[in-house]
Amino acid sequence: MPTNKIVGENTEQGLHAKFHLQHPTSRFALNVDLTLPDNGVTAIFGQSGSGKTTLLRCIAGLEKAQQGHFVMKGETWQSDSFFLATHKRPLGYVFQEPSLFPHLTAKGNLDYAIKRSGIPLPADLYDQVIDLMGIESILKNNSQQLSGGEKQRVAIARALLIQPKLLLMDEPLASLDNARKQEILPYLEKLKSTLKTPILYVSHSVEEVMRLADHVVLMEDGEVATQGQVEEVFSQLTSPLLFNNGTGVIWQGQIVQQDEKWHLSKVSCAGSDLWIRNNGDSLGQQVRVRILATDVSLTLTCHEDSSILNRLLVSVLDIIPDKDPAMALVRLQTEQNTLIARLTYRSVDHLALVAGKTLWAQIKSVALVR
Ligand SMILES: Nc1ncnc2c1ncn2[C@@H]1O[C@H](COP(=O)(O)OP(=O)(O)OP(=O)(O)O)[C@@H](O)[C@H]1O
Repeated sequence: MPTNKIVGENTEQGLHAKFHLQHPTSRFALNVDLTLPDNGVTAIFGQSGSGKTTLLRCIAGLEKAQQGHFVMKGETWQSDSFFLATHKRPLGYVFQEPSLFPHLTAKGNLDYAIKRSGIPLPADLYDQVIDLMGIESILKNNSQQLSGGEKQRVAIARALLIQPKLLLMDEPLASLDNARKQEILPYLEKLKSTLKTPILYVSHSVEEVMRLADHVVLMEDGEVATQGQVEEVFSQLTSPLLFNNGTGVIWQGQIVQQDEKWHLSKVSCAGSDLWIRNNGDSLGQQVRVRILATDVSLTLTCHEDSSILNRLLVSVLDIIPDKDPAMALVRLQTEQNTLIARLTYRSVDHLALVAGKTLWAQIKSVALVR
C-alpha cells in the first residue's frame, strides 16, 4: 500500500475529512470539512437524512464525492488527484445489518475475513477479539442459527480481525430490539476501552452517544452543525436535536470515596462532588455520569432538610425556550461544568431567574453511564 504522505502539511495526527457531494438524483448535498481525533469514539449524530451514512460512505470510498479529501495520521486516502479504492483502505465497516455469509459458521466468517485481509494475524489477537466480543461459545454455530445480537458481535469481531486503522460503525444497534441493544452496549464499551483503533460511530440515539462517544459531530442537512467533546456538545443546546426528553449533561469523574454503610460512592467531577449508588466500581475508577435536565430543580437557599443527596451551588448562564411553551431550559454553571435544569416558566418567574443569579441546584438522580 502506498504511504501517501502529504508533504508540508501538518497532518501527521488526526483525521481530516473534507467532502462535497451532490447526488444527481436528489436535492441532498454533503458539505463537510472536519478535523477529528485519531483515537477514541467519535459519534456522527443527527436526524434521519442529515447525511451521517453518506459521510461514512465517503470516508470508506464507497461514495465518490465531487470533491473529496481524506487524510488519516498523515496518510492520504483521497485527494483531488488520488483515490485509494475501498478494498485498499485499511478500515473495518460494521453495518446496521450484520451481513454474515449464511452458509458459513461464525468462525468460518471470521477465518474468511482474516484470509482476505492478507495481513498476518498476531498470535494473541484472535483470542483477544473473541474474548472481547464474548463469542467463544458460538464460534461453531452456523451464522443462520445466531440471534441478531450474536450476529452483530461476530460482525464486529470480523471487522476487528482485519486489523483496521479505522473502524466505521453505521448504527450497529439500530436493527436490534431494546433488550439486544442493552446486551451489546457493554461489549462496545469494552471495545472502546481496550482498542486503540479510532472508531467513527453513526447513531441517532442520544443514549448510545452519551454512553460511548468521546467526541461528537452533530450533522444537520448535510453539514456539521457543531462538533466537540461529548460534554461540550450536550451542554451547548445549540441544536433542536438536543431538545428532547433526554436533554441533559454528561460529566466525567472519578470515584473518590466509598460509603460502605449506605452503599454509596462519591464521584468527583471537576470540582463538583456527587453521591451515586455504589455500582461495584473501585476507588480511583474513571466514570461518566449523566444528569437529565428533568432531574434538576432549583432553590434559592440550601435545603439540607431534603431527601435529595446532591446539592450544588450554581449560577445561571442563560435561559433557553424549550419545545414546550410552558417550559424553559436553564443552563447553569457549577464549579467547572455546565448543568441544565428543565423548569416551568412559572418557576423561572417565581425564582426571578436571570443570567448571573446564584442559587442551589438539587439533583434528584444521577445515572452512571460508564
Ligand atoms: N444514492 C443516493 N441517491 C440519491 N440520494 C441519496 C442517495 N443516498 C442517500 N441519498 C439521500 O441523501 C440524504 C442523506 O442520506 P443519509 O443516508 O446519509 O442520511 P442519514 O443521516 O444516515 O439517515 P438515517 O439516519 O436515516 O440513516 C437523504 O436525503 C437520502 O435520501
